[in-house]
Amino acid sequence: MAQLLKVHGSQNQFFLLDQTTLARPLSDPELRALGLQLCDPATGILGGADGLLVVNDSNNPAASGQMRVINADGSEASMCGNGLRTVARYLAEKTNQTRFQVETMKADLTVAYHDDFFPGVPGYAVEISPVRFNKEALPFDQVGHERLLDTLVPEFVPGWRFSALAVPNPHLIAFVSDEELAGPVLGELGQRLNGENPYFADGVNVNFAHILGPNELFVRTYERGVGFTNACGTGMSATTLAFALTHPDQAGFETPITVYNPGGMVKTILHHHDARYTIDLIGNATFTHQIEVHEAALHDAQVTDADVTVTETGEQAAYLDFVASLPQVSTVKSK
Ligand SMILES: N[C@H](CCC[C@H](N)C(=O)O)C(=O)O
Repeated sequence: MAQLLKVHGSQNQFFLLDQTTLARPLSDPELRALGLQLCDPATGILGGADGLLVVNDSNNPAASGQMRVINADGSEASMCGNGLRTVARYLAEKTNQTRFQVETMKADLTVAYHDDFFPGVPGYAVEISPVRFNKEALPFDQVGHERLLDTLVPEFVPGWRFSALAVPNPHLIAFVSDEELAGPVLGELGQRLNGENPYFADGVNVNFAHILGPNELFVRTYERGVGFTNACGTGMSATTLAFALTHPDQAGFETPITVYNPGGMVKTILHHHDARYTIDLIGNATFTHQIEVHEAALHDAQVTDADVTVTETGEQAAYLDFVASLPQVSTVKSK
């Protein structure tokens, strides 16, 4: 039998598969097919998920493991901030380490155990980098700018300003009112820029942020390859950097920035050293279910209720107590 975990960061939910426990790792087409089947609420177990996190041995001796990210639509992403916190916890407990590196598509990233975010809610901190702004990194085109930083882009929404950052996955960010945050524009723009469009050839994660006060935001995200999620770790991270760069009177570096989201809350700390930006993303790493499954069902992308033995960890109750402890800061509700 093989094991899967159901996990979340800010209720951005994933299945986690440690391929080092398999007799034979899945091929890339099998991983994509499994991601599609498992994540779809219509075909997956436990209501599906936003993505599949795949843990492998690392190719780099400096890293304790490798994380790959398969979106719900089967596409592979270069990074996942909420997911990396759960992979960090998984590898920390597996290798008995509190600070180490995880190999991701574009970089080995430092991850570290963090005090509980709330009683019964394990906390982890992960490095989000590399950060790039140029249009080649995202890539976006047809809007006549080399980079977008609080830039008017009528092609997206007339009269609105946008910022674009790759961390390294691509994010488009707008600072909006609470009404606009809860309104239809985010979904419309997210669908438009992730379908056939002349602007973002590879799609883009779209983040709307409402400024609550100094170093305090509410962020809602329409994710590339998924749609609306309760939270997007790289999106919240990119948004806090755009916040500090475009509203320097309200947000700064080397100080915690609190980011509320429909699934809960995380904190980020921005760094700028040697002309490089890095972002620490700090938040929960919750494991909700342990799943025993026949390895063949993974290879066949046929994981059904009949094939699995599911054990609840009991951690979700503590996480919901954490959410209940948060101030009600927006009209946007979790999905
Ligand atoms: N949908 C993203 C990948 C998942 C990122 C998100 N779940 C996070 O926590 O960063 C993309 O295609 O770039």
